Amino acid sequence: MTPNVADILIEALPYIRYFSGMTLVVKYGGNAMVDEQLKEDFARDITLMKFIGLHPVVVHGGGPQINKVLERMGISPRFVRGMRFTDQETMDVVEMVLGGKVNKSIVAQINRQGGKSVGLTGKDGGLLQAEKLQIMHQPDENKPPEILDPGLVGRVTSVNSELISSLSAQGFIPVIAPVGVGAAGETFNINADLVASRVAGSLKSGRLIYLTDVDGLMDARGNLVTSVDAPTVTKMIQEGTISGGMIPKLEYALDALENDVEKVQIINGTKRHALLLELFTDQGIGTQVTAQSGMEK
Ligand SMILES: Nc1ncnc2c1ncn2[C@@H]1O[C@H](COP(=O)(O)OP(=O)(O)O)[C@@H](O)[C@H]1O
Ligand SMILES: CC(=O)N[C@@H](CCC(=O)OP(=O)(O)O)C(=O)O
Repeated sequence: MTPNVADILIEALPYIRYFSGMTLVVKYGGNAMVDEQLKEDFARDITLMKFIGLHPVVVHGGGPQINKVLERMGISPRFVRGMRFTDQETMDVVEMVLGGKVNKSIVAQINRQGGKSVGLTGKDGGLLQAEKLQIMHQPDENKPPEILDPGLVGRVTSVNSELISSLSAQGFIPVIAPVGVGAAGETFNINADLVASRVAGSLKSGRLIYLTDVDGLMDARGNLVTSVDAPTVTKMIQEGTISGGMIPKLEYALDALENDVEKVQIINGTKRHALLLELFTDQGIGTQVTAQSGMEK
């Protein structure tokens, strides 16, 4: 029998009670911003979460959107172990696309739904202090690791969590673009999965949810892995079952758990209302990342 509307609302009640007052960091990947309908749904879900007493904080990406602009300018996007090779010209485009177009469009969508959203890059209020990232690469175990230089790519050294908390407490929904600022005022391009992990860690948030373009982590046979722990992640990376953008996502997910984030989930943001279904219904979706096996909901 199809549940009626009242049943659905009643099913949500224990979840709403549980999550009320909780800070949740939602990483909104560029691949999940596929069409206008999905973008509107996302903004609605986030606004609803805020109105029923949760404190969502959005960290967004925009990799595909940056690629589009670079290609229009005749620049071929280049990646070094999943990080965009960022020279000064690329950095200008990244800052324009992430801090401008993508950030402001999410803010506008949330505000249109009746939420109060504020867009920030890591430069606003010194939100994301960063330093240059050096990538260690060891393709051959018998040789010393090489250090790869991805250019103006940063790692987060500190997060101004007070700024985020005070905005949240005043009823705002912070929307953060992954652009950081260095000690000398320089601009760094930072992987959005990393920023989400560090923001969640600094807020000691109850949940970190990665919205991506697949149902979650898949095993070698292509089946969804509903729960994965640190040793299994390491094994799956070594075996090559986890590749590309999923590697940093899982590594940063594990970092977040080490920084006292209660729970990390990876879900498919290209499915309508994935966030609401995950949070407020009995049917959990996606992959839960845990530090050790046996840790469940
Ligand atoms: N084992 C795996 N399970 C699921 N996705 C994987 C796996 N290994 C690699 N991937 C790739 O990781 C991608 C998600 O990472 P990424 O493209 O960085 O997403 P986002 O832009 O949402 O951050 C998937 O689209 C998929 O192609
Ligand atoms: C250093 C680095 O790679 N930065 C990313 C920042 C955006 C991002 O992470 O976007 P998605 O989450 O949509 O992939 C980039 O330039 O693409």
